[in-house]
Amino acid sequence: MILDRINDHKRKQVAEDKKRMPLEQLKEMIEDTGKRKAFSKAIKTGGKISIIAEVKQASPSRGIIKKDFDPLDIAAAYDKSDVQAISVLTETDFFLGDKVYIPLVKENTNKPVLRKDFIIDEYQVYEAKALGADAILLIAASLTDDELVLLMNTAESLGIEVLLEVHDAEELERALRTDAEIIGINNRDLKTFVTDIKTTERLIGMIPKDRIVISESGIETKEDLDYLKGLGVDGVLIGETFMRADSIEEKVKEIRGIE
Ligand SMILES: O=C(O)c1ccccc1NCC(=O)[C@H](O)[C@H](O)COP(=O)(O)O
Repeated sequence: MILDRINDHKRKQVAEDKKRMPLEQLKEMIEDTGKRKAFSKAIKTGGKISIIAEVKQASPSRGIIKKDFDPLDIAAAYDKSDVQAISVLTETDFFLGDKVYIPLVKENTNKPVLRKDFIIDEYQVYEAKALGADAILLIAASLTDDELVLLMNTAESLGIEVLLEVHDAEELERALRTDAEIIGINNRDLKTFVTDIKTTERLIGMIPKDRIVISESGIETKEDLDYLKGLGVDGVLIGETFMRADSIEEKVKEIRGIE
């Protein structure tokens, strides 16, 4: 499966990164901004559905999505739009992301930033903090229960929030045994790459109301947003739809149903 390939590659990369910059040295680069919970505060609107808008150049399922990719322009467009947070892909080889996009994006917006990567090692959580991320993605399918707890505790100790992603009922049960406040239901089948937003409908009933629910992947239209809001999701994570738009600002308005 693609996730195994990406994670194997990631393990090698992290081993190289640790040689280049040992954890102790990385820790010295971390500044405590004192800022806590910026991500969950931003996406818990108490009313309208929130949007986490993604900076995504390419993907394993689509190849290059955006040819004239400029993370600064994208961040500026998201900053002006009615989106509540920004997800930045930092995975280099399958998504053409880059770690430096996080500080670049943060220079162009005060909106909270999620580090979207394949996090399998504590080192990457410290790295996310050093880069200035407000939150990280953890993928239940990539981690054992013990690993999940370890990475969540590390994130909490650094004041970073976690979006814990699941794809099916079994992963969701595992996620609900943790105290993850933000649960992401990914609508993409990682074996076939097919997205089906009904995945959110199938799983959301299992999630207690005190958790924040984000529906991820394959969201394209105002109708999709209305349908997901009707299911009770708090927010959506959208990448490709914005990356393919001629104007991100207009696309956000269209999806929001604003004339
Ligand atoms: O996007 C992919 O092809 C992909 C393949 C394998 C693992 C993860 C993948 N995507 C990561 C994401 O979850 C999406 O970037 C995110 O949910 C936004 O999805 P979309 O709006 O469909 O770009």
